[in-house]
Amino acid sequence: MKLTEITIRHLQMELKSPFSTSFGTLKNRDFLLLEAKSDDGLIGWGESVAFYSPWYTEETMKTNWHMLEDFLIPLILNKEINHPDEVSEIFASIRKNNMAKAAIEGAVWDIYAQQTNQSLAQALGGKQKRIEVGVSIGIQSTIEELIALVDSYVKEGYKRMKVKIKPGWDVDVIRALRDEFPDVAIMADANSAYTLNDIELLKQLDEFDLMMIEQPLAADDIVDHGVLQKELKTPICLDESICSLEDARKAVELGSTKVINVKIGRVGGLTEARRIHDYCAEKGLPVWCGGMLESGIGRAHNIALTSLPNFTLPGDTSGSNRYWERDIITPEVVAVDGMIEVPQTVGIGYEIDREAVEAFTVGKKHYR
Ligand SMILES: O=C(O)CCC(=O)C1=CC=C[C@@H](O)[C@@H]1C(=O)O
Ligand SMILES: [Mg+2]
Repeated sequence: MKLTEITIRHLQMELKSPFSTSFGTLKNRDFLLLEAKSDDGLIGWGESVAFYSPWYTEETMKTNWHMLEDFLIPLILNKEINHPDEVSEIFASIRKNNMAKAAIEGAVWDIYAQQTNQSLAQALGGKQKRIEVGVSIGIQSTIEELIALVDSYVKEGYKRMKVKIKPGWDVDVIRALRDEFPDVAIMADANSAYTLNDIELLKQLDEFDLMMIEQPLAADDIVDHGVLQKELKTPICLDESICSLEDARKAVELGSTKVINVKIGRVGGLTEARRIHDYCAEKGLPVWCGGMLESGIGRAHNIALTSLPNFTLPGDTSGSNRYWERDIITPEVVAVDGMIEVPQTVGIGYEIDREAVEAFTVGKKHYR
């Protein structure tokens, strides 16, 4: 296939409720959608998960647009692509900028699935027909509010509760949750809010039988996490630190992580995400699919990826209705009792609601 046309859109969608982490609060989700057309007339969609501000990683919506327009699109337009795995080779001369790369690669995987008459999940080799999902819950104003939220998600059947922690909102919060929900699967995500000076505090979390603690230390660290893991019973899960298979290999060899949160955008696309999945399966480490407050298109890609066999822990891809009044796909993603059906129809398995896409578009540009 060849990509003959690409459209980039800046979408802005209001979150149903603001999302707070150790680094800030998000009310609106600004992101890029990429629509690619192939020489045989098929259309594939990709989503860049970069945020408006560089608080999760260094990439932003605008740096992604710059990378796409000035470097990535010129490299790929009208280039013969036999398989989506070749996209990362075409982009090999460009360092990092993984979320920008993943947006194009996702659209290529979508077109490839259509060309080969398979669902995206099947094209990736995924076999699971239903996937287990949990929720990621931001920092709340009070512990009571957090407990009420967790209670509602437990009642909806979500399979695990991930709660954000930061200094001052950690041990007491987790203790209160554990007291209230003795049998619920709970994990904590620190988004790099601690250092090795906090070892004694982090050790206190061992008491609460957490499934794991996600990214307690620096976003670019894989060494200190190994030091910390030796002191903790609770498994460490790396998120921000893992941007490639090589990062995963080094972290695993150093004993810095026992679980990996795989995010398609953070690692540069579905091909690299699958490689990390395969490597972890070989090493006996479970993986799960992280979320980036995606629209339905990113969500569909996450669901397809999660159908691979070593995604054995519930992911962050909960139903569309947790985030949006109206999503940009039909049907929307629905979680029933913490399970999502993996679409078996050709491509991503959801229709694009073009009217909704237009309604949320605040800027766009065509490339050919
Ligand atoms: O519900 C989701 O999509 C997951 C949200 C979530 O936990 C995260 C989204 C974006 C950045 C981070 O704060 C974070 C994470 O670290 O996993
Ligand atoms: Mg995280």
